[in-house]
Amino acid sequence: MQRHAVCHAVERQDQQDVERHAGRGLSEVISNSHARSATFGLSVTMRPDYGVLPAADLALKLEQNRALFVHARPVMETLYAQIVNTHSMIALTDASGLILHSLGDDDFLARAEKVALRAGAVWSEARQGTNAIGTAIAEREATTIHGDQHYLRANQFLTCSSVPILDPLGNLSGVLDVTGDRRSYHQHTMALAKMSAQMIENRLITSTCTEALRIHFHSRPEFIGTLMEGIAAFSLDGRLLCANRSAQFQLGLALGDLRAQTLESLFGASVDEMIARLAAKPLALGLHSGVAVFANVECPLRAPAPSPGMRETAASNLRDLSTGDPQFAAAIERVRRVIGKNIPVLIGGETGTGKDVLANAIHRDSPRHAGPFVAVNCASLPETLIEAELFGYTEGAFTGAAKRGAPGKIAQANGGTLFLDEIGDMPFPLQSRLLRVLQERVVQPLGGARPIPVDFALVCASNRNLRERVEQGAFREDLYYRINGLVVTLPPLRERTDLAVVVDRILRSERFAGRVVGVADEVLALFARHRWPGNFRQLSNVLRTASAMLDDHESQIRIAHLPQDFLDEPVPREAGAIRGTRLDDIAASAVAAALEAHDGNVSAAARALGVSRTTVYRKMRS
Ligand SMILES: Nc1ncnc2c1ncn2[C@@H]1O[C@H](COP(=O)(O)OP(=O)(O)OP(=O)(O)O)[C@@H](O)[C@H]1O
Repeated sequence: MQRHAVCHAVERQDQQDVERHAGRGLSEVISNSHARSATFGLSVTMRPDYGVLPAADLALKLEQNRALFVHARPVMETLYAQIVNTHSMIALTDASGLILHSLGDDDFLARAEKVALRAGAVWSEARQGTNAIGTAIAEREATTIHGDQHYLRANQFLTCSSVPILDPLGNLSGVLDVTGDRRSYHQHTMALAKMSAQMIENRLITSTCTEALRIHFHSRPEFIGTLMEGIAAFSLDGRLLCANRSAQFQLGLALGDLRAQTLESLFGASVDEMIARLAAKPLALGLHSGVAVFANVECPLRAPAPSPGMRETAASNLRDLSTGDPQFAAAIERVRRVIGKNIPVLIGGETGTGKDVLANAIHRDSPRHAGPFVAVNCASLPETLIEAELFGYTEGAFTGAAKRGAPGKIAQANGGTLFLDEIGDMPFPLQSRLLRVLQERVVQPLGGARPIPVDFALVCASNRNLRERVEQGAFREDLYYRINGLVVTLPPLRERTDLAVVVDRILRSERFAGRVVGVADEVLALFARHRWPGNFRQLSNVLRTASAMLDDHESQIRIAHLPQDFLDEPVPREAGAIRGTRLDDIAASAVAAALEAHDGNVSAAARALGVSRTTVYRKMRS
């Protein structure tokens, strides 16, 4: 009896909280959503659909929502730090309500797991009835759904606050959700979720409009650089590309109306005038409404060129590189553990497996990331040049030397990372000089100048077996032990289980056809059986050439688009021969072999082939 009364008191309190914080019109939102839930054929007492997407399909979805995921994850971690130990969790979904990523308190995650509130589950209204994620998507509004406002009884122990995340064009990109036990409802949760969603949107804008002229503005200069700042991006001919929520508010126009405006009509200055004043920070400007604002103007295309010695780096960090292959993910995890600990990393792997890309990512994630990344390919330089290139030389050190001498790559890497690619090809006499640099941390330029102290992180790569080179007497054993603090070997493409994700990512990032295209299932099946001697480099080339073969109206690469030399090359991956020569036969054969190798387990076979389960089922039926 007493327990009953307590429960009622909690529920009353819950209800009051919700009414107080969710604002007017809530009952209408809920009743509309309940009506929709009923039309989806759901009933209050039914057991919800707890199915989750298989890991390979989820990895593909993550890849498709990569920008959202990459920018949301750090924000989610910051948000989590605010709500830790409140029996709650944070979830990020795509525009359909599919949970891409979640994090939270262990105790609550365990309870949430029971109602499939976890990555791979879909929380649309159609699947779960009224719930904050699904209802926020349906209403395109920040939504709190509390306790028994959930349509399904199974979900009524939850309180959820969800905020839609819009992409720079104003389209729904996903939802950020904070869910907890309904007894732990807190009035600040929605405010925190809204701020976090805004942070993600701002990050999406700044990362998308990298080549645009961007204006960060506010009527109070101290608010520039904070969440309150307006961000508006313009093409270099002055057209508005996108504007964040604060910019829309300050400019007094919705995104659709802003698109008809130009830099000049909104800020009273042309692109050239803005660029001429790039250095003024903050810059005083007048809005079209007459309101005075302060602005920081950025125009990366007009920014100074990077300093020499600093190589162009691929814009990836370690997290970005991992796309679902367990072997590769394990290698990345091991690398992550030694980063910043003065342990040299030696990357092995066949040509084109991404050793250079990984070395770049290691640098980007290291505490020395603000320093230079200096790469030297030991195989591409003649022995006579590599010594000068690496160690530097003084004025007049040898005939033909530049008048003033040069510092050398090792000295240039000071404070950053030195990447010695193809180290197995380093000429033997130079190996002992390199060893001395690594031991003594000073470099002596040719020509006898004073030794220069150097401090850098060392990453080496080789596609040769260095152990064998040591045994053959071609590589110094002492140097070998000096450089192999951590050895990671990148898997060849033919062994990777995330081929579909990799292909999707390349097509999205490269836009070879001038737009994003896809790959037909039979092509993926063929890819899955290919040996890929050139690994990523070869895959990129094949996709580039195939994309060029597409007609304007075609959006999928089919076998007919693949380059002939690639089709001539196929070597079956597994021992089992391909049965038949028709493409369908080849695909069916690949599926049959994968099923056989995985004891008929469709999910495992789909993962191995890098295709969806549906594809495997289709091929089984055909
Ligand atoms: N994960 C990846 N996804 C897509 N493309 C990639 C990936 N990793 C590498 N690449 C691309 O593949 C090509 C080869 O990569 P990289 O130069 O890093 O390989 P490598 O192992 O160093 O090759 P090599 O031994 O021949 O020097 C590059 O164009 C790179 O951008």
